[in-house]
Formats: sequence, C-alpha cells, structure tokens
Amino acid sequence: MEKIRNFCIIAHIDHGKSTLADRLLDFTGSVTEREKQDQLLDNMDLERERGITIKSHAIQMDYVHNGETYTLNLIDTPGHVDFSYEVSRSIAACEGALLVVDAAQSIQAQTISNLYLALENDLEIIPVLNKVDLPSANPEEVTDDIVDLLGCKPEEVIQASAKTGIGIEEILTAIIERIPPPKGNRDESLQALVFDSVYNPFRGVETYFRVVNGEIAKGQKIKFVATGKSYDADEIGTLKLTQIPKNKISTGDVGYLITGIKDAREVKVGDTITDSANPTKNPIGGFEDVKPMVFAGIYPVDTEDFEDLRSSMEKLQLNDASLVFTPESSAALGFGFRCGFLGMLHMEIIQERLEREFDMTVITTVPNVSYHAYTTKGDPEPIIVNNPSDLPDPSTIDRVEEPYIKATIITKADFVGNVMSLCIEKRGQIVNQTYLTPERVELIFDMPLAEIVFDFYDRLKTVSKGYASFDYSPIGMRTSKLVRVDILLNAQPVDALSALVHFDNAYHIGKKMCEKLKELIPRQQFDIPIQAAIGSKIISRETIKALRKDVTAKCYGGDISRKRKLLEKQKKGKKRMRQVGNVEIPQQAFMAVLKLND
Ligand SMILES: Nc1nc2c(ncn2[C@@H]2O[C@H](COP(=O)(O)OP(=O)(O)OP(=O)(O)O)[C@@H](O)[C@H]2O)c(=O)[nH]1
Repeated sequence: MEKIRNFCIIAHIDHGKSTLADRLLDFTGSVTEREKQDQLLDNMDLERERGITIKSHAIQMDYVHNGETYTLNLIDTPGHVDFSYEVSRSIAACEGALLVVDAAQSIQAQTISNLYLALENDLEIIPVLNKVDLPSANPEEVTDDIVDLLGCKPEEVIQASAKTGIGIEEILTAIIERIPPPKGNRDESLQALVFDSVYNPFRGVETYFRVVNGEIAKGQKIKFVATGKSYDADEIGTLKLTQIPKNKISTGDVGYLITGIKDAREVKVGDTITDSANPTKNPIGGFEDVKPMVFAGIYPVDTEDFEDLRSSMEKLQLNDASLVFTPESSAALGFGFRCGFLGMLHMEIIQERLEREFDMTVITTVPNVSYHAYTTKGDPEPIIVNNPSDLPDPSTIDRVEEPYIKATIITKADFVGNVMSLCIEKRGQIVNQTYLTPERVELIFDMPLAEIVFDFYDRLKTVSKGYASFDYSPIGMRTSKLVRVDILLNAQPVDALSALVHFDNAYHIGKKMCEKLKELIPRQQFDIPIQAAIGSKIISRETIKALRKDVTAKCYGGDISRKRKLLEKQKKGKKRMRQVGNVEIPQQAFMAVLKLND
C-alpha cells in the first residue's frame, strides 16, 4: 500500500488533461511505440472526434523513484458539465489530483468547480502550469493566479508542457512525494467504490473500482450494495493499456471486474462492492442515482421503423445507463420515445450514436427540462411534466415549478456588462460578483435550467468574444409563471412543436417561432398559415406563401446519371422530413425554438 498512489487530473476543458495523461504514460514506459496514438485514453471514436473525454477510465503505470518501484493509478475524469457526477466519483477514488491550468488561459470555471470537488474529498492538490511552451503563455501571472486560488507557494506550481515534455519528471516525483499512499485495512470486509463502468459487447459490463478496505478475489461472491444484487467475480485484474487478470486486488488498489452483467443499469457509478456472505456495514457514502436533466422526443423518420428504434434504444441503454426513455405518442409524429439525458451534449451524442451505430434516421423534438405541476386539487405529489403536452389544463393548475441551477461564469472585466445582460435576459438573478484579479471576474447567478438548455452557451461565447467559461450545478425547484405556447400549421396544432416558456417571454417567443418556421418550412402548393397560441388565444401569425403553379422541377440537360447520383446523395439529408397533415416539416424546424436568435 505504501507504494501505491491514486491520482486524477482535473482541468478546465482543453487545458491539456488528455495530452498530459498520454505524456505520463509515455514517460513511464507504459505505452509501446505501436500503441502510441494521440489521446490514448479517449478510446471511443466519438470521443476522439469531439476531443472531449466522455467516460472516465483508469490506467496503471509503474515508476521507479529513488530505487523503489511505485504503482501509479491514474483515474481519468470527464471534462464536461454533463458528466459532473462521474467526475465526483472518480475524484473520490483518489488521494491526490494534478490541477492543470493552461498558462495562456489561466483559471476557468471548471478549474474552480473541479478543485472544490477535490478539496471536499480532501485530495492533495499538485498545481501544474501547462502549455508553458506557448508563445502566448503568461507563466508569472498565471502562477500568481494559482497561488491566490490555492494559497500555495509559487515554487509548488510545476511548470510543464504536455506537448514538449517539460516538467513531466517533476510531476511524477511530486505524485510520489506529495500525494499520500492510500489508507484502509486489508483485514476488514470488502468495500470497493465503483467509479466507472464500461460496456463491452463481448464480455458484458466491465466495472472499474477502487478497493477502500479488504480484498477482492477472483471467483468471490460479491454484492453491489445499492442494487442489492450478487454476482460471481468471474475475472478481476488491473488496468494497463490492456487488462491484466489477477487473482486478488487488495486495499488501496484500482482494478476492473467482470461478472457477466449484460445491462449497464445493473452497475451504478458510486455504488459499493462488498462480500456477499460478509457484507460491509459501512457502504461508501455519497451515492446518488443520476437523474436526467434534459428531455426530448426521439421519433423515427419512417413510422414503420418504430420497433427498430426501440431495439436500438434498448441496446444503447445496455451500454449507457444514464439514458432513460419511455414510449410516447405524438399526434404529429406518431410513435416514438421521450428520452432523458444528462445534458445537451449527452443528447447530441445519443442522437449521433443512433445514426452511426444503428443506422437509424430520427427526428428529435425541442428539448425541455422536467417541470413539476401542482393542481388546485391540492395533490401532495407533483405531476412530473417531461413533455409540454403533459401539462395539465391551465384552468386546473395551482402552480408550476422548474429546476434552477447555480451558474458560475468567469470572464474578463471588459465583458461583465455583456454577460450580466445576457444572464438577466435569461431570467438569472445575480448572487455574487468577485474580482479574482483586476481583469478577471467570477459571476454567480441563480438561473432556470431551461434557459441554459436554450442556446445560452453559444450566446455567452459570443457576448464575451470567447473569454468566458461556464459551469453549473442544480439547486432545486422554484415556482415560475410558465405557460405552454402551441404552434398550429394549417390550423392544426403540432404537439411536437409546443414549448413551455416563461409568461413574460411567451409573446416574443411565439412571434419568433412563427418567423423562424416560415424560414425553415419549404413552400408548398398552397398557403400555409403558421400560428402561435396560448390555450385558445392566437398570439402570432405568419404565412408561407404557396409556390406559383408549374414550377415543377425542370430538367436542364446535363448528365442525367450525375444528377441522379446527386439526388441519391441528398436523399439522406432530405429524408429527415416529417409529413404532418399535408405539410412537410424538416428536422431543423423541431429545434427552431432553440435557435431563435440566429
Ligand atoms: N502548445 C501546447 N499545447 C498543448 C499542451 N498540452 C495540450 N495542448 C493542446 O491543447 C489542446 C487540448 O488538449 P487536450 O489534452 O485535448 O485537453 P483536455 O483538457 O484533455 O480536454 P478534454 O479532454 O476535452 O477535457 C490540444 O490541441 C493539445 O494538443 C502543451 O503543453 N503545449
């Protein structure tokens, strides 16, 4: 145990966490030339393309220091707010953290939020000033910022470049000398923290754990405390670049477990693994079921593909436990699913995976958050509204509550005015404003979650010319004056276009929606009126003018086979249209409410 160090790397997005991880693996000889690939730890295709770490993983390195061989377990943490619960569990599995700060960008919102998580878990923090090779680096100033933030000494901040290799040896020495070895008792009953799980189509769910007390042995009957289910530990081992099977993993160490579980939902991040016959009396605290934050309908473009979509979603759920879905039907779109996601990024990932891995073409409806409605009947339990059409009749509603978040934004002093106006427009209330340095300001707002789902992040980047970072955490439900704005096409309500919005913005949004839909819906052989309504009251109207008669596609010579090829190519894009009544609606129209300011 004395020779083990468990650590993670925490950083704001793009500050160089994955690059540093690669460099550490490289330096400790944990990777052979053949295995060298950029960003080794991001092994899902999608992750690599998007350049973000979606799922946390762990990897073990051996390093000789002063003649002694140490085992270093690096636990990788996801960098995006959608996956913050996973960050917190990875952090809980460590004794120390490398806090990576970009020497040009300095401290950003997620630097601070991840640091707080690490401090809450009593982690030893090793500050690393990364990218010192950049011409735009500002090492002295940023070191001062870090010293102010941590209250550490300037000489404790390690200057490094994950790109050129500066400072890597110093970082490894610091990991060994500054981070304490794990504590715990080998003789106690098994207690291991699940900090991640990965679905493998051939071997089932692989569970990643850190042993806090006791030992886990191959073949042992183990139990997951939160789910109450028992399994045989068919295979256990440590994680190098490949899995190394072992007979036993002891207190303080990190490993993987394979039990033949086929459904990702049976393994919950944050759960405790214990011995089935002699269970621990103290499961590791802080476990919570992860709740979806954003909901949207997913419908097949072809109504006949509903069953295919169902089986694709079920398969996807086997390897992504945070995806939830229930069947729903829409008058406009037919049968589909209401799906819950951790956030907007998660939603995009699911949609992309459905298309790439399962070859589905789907329509996604306007995302919304989960509301609580209370009727005048005085029911003790709220009605959960995950779809605007589930909102009870307005005349029976006593009040509606919506989820609120605490938003932390760090920006340059020059942009404070712009950022404030944006947050206030988004119904934010300022809670605190702190000058971190004379140029850098931290703003804290209470804001409705729904407002950040709707284009907040892009707008924030625009109003701050890119100099703003953002992080949020949920703070509970608050009563709001919310109404449902319905959209009628050709006098027919299209339920999939309805949105719940704040009363004060309803007229404005209704008007914008009509204008946007007019742009997006192709002209047809007849006039199409577009109306926005609250209840039976029409609040806005536009008309898509009919095409003039015989503008039917003319063939202007040219090579017909080439034209056909082109048409083939366009088909996929074109297919993403839904016929609602006699109007064709393209996918973008369903997301129009998100893009009212474009
Ligand atoms: N010049 C320079 N560039 C670096 C250095 N470290 C990382 N980068 C670059 O910075 C960018 C972001 O690095 P990543 O390692 O992907 O950042 P990350 O923090 O892992 O990002 P997420 O996984 O999305 O959280 C990449 O283009 C890297 O090549 C460095 O020391 N110097």
